[in-house]
Amino acid sequence: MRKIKFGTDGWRGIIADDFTFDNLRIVSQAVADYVNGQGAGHKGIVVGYDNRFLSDRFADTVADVMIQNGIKVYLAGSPLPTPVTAFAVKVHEAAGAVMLTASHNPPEYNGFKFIPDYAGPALPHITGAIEENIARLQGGAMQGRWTDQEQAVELADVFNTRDAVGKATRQGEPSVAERIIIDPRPEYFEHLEQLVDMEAIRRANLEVMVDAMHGSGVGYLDVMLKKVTSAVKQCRCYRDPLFGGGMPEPTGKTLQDVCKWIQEDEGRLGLALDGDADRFGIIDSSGVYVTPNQFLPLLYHHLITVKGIVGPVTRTVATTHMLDRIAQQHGQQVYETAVGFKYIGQNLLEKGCVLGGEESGGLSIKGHIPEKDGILAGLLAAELVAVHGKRLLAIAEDVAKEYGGQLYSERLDVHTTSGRKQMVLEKLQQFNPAELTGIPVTQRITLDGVKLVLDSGEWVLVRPSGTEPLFRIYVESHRPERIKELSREVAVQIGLDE
Ligand SMILES: O=P(O)(O)OC[C@H]1O[C@H](O)[C@H](O)[C@@H](O)[C@@H]1O
Repeated sequence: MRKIKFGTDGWRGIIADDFTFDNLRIVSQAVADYVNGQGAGHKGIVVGYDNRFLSDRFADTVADVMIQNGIKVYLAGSPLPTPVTAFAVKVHEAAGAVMLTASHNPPEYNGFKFIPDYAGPALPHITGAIEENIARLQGGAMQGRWTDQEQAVELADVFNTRDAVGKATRQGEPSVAERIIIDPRPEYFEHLEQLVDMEAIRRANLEVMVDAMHGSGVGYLDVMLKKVTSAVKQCRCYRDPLFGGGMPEPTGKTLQDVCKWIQEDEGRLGLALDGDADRFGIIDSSGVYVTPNQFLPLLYHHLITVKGIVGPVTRTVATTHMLDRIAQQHGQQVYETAVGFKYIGQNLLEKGCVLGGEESGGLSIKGHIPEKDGILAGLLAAELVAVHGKRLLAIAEDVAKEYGGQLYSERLDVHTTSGRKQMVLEKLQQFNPAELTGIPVTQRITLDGVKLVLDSGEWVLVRPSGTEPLFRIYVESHRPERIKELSREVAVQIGLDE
């Protein structure tokens, strides 16, 4: 048995290799033990799933295990975006949710996210406790803590769950806990309508293309926009568990159809979602991809100056410092975190931040759940275009002028072998130069990997990805030609240059 671990955002695995029904029962049992251990079992658990191969069947299995453990289940009646599953936790005042999704990973993957009662991604102390339960179920005997017989009994309980519940349901006998089929969409729509100026979008009658990338965002962003504008075009808005042969990750490269439509038909905006609709992708009316690092400052500026929502901001170490400049000008604080929306969500809840965002395409705002939401992000992008009456990158130029000039940022993903990874990690620990390309280093931040801030305000960050077998090098500078220079220098110094 391979060790089951939660990464940056939940447990992910290849279907039928490590993501099997048996392993899923073990992980579900571990969550049930955690929830019951907290004395929260009576509140019930929401179970949601995306559009992937077998996701609905996996959800059914999770539901069976919960019910067998006396935990009521609010089971989604159809595929849900991750933020909607999280929102349903609030609606039902549940103990948490399980979301079956591998987000933007390739089609052969599936995954398991646990969302606690605060409706955001689980923090490490929670996933740590669940992992301990998993280890107990998976390997107690191997570590000599259990007898083989004790472990066999416990695992048999886990694996027999399905039959026990199946029989009870078939014979119409009441089970200890109920299974309630839910549709959180109406309440979720109502909630978003409070956060977004839908009236402004209606007045602008924007021509928008929505690309759901075959994910579980189908029927959300497109439907909400259709309520207020007659000019919504749909792209990849139907289920395909193979994602048309690609990966459901919205980037400049994967959104070419939207770019083409905008250029040929003079569309005003392209809005895309990843496989479970928690990430966003935006194309502006010139057919150019707007990076999250470009969009987040626009949104922060808009929240403060147009919507009057003033307060601190939170971003990951890998996200643009343009947010810092805006915060500074408005006398607000910036909370920097390690990569992972769980940390951003925590600051949204505990520090009163009005915006939390990250470079990889996640954001949420004050008044919403502390979970990244691509549907909300898309609607806010439409609001921005409608209210400012300009294309997004033109607004970005205005905003940059107001806050000290443009910043350019880039991320480089470098694949490694497992042997080389160790060597790079060791070099990274020692990576503490006094200068980079002749410019003094003024700050070394080690929240996640190593980030060096230079005297010029430029910065570089190197960290191992928590979701893919690679290192990420991030660079930000006020001069685009410096990006290559800086990333090359860093790659050479830590042995990632081959
Ligand atoms: O850079 P990685 O560790 O691969 O993480 C990339 C992203 O993974 C998941 O999607 C998390 O929810 C994000 O918060 C994170 O930014």
